[in-house]
Amino acid sequence: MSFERKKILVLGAGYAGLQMVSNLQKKLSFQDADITLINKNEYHYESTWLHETAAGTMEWQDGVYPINKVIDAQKVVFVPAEVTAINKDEQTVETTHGNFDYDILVVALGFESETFGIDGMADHAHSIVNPQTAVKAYREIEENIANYKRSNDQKDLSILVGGAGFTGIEYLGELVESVPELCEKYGVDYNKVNITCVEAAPKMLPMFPENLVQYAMKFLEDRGVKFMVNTPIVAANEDGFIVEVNDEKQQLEANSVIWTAGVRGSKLMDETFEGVKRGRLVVEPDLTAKGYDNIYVIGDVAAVMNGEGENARPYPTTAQIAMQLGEHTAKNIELTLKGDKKEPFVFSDKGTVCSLGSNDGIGLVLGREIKGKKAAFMKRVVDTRAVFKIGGPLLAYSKGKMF
Ligand SMILES: Cc1cc2nc3c(=O)[nH]c(=O)nc-3n(C[C@H](O)[C@H](O)[C@H](O)COP(=O)(O)OP(=O)(O)OC[C@H]3O[C@@H](n4cnc5c(N)ncnc54)[C@H](O)[C@@H]3O)c2cc1C
Repeated sequence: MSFERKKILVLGAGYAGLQMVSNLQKKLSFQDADITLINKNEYHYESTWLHETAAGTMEWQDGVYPINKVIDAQKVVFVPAEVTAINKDEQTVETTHGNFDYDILVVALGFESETFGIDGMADHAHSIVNPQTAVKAYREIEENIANYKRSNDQKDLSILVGGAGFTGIEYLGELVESVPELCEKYGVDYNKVNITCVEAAPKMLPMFPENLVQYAMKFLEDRGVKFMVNTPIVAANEDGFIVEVNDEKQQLEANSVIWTAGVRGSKLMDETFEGVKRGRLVVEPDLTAKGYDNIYVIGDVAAVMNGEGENARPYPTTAQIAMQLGEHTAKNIELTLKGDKKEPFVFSDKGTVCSLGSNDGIGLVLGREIKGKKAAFMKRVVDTRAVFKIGGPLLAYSKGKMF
């Protein structure tokens, strides 16, 4: 390939950004482009495994790997830094490690916690959005259970989980595995523990058919989880959640409080683009920002529309689509550099698997329903595949969940 050497700047090394770089470095030679990747940490973390760290069933180090391990240093410069501003008209990016200019920009800055303005939630509940927050959430649970012998305070044995969405259910699945072990470690009777999940919507896990939802609920209820559905949380405070039941406010008490019910795209999106909703920008079919055909926006900061006109709805933001967006962007950048036309993105939905701890789960895979051990096995395949697709067989062997 021979063309003018362009500066390609990639922001964020999550599933979208790192998949994009991993593919692009295979397509281009050193002479073709000057690729720079900027990410807050020196490591990539598997966001889809964070609930395990937050429940104590996985050490945070097991869910991360150094970014340098997957990039080709001959072709890509990696800069560990925090992006602080994107100046799209000047074609520059400001970071804690200096400013960078670009010809082509890929924004893949991922998700943050969203508390929907619920009073006190950001201050009084833990969120699960990166390895640090996940470790903090687990430490709180462990410290409270350890403290019970001294305090004899039921609040130390009460855990409140806000949200029965995908993350909430996967988290509860891990908790019912780890909390009995913690109880044993600190000499506490597990029957005294209250794990309560509060959900505003009448139905959990809307992406799954009712029989699979019932299976997941029964699995968790059999292990001591209490569900309060149709119950909006109106505030969080030092005692737990305030919820609304039959138009009356009620205080739910707990010393361990975790919020799993909302994420949004990076706040930098609101500062950079117009028309951004909850940190997500509606992108063009080729994944660029409207009016800026040299800026790609991918992963959880993108609203990729499914359908056309009034019926168009954004696809849910997931690791699965983030990786496909990364692959597609690498392809479109290669086409652009060759002087060819970019192609529109088409999502290929492989299905969804929701784990219930390490040995159970529910899933819809290629249109087929699965549950139990089969789903747990499929989840390990999906998790390992994600590592393999970005880092290849050696990384999948050392970090994946199949070996
Ligand atoms: C507990 C949990 C379980 C999940 N389970 C699933 C699942 O089973 N299946 C599924 O498909 N999806 C799942 N998801 C959703 C999935 O994790 C996200 O959709 C996915 O991580 C989005 O990928 P991304 O690359 O856009 O962003 P991210 O993974 O958030 O990566 C963004 C990267 O950018 C970096 N960054 C952010 N801001 C800055 C900045 N200012 N400067 C520099 N770097 C920055 C971050 O450190 C990070 O490395 C789950 C999410 C959670 C929280």
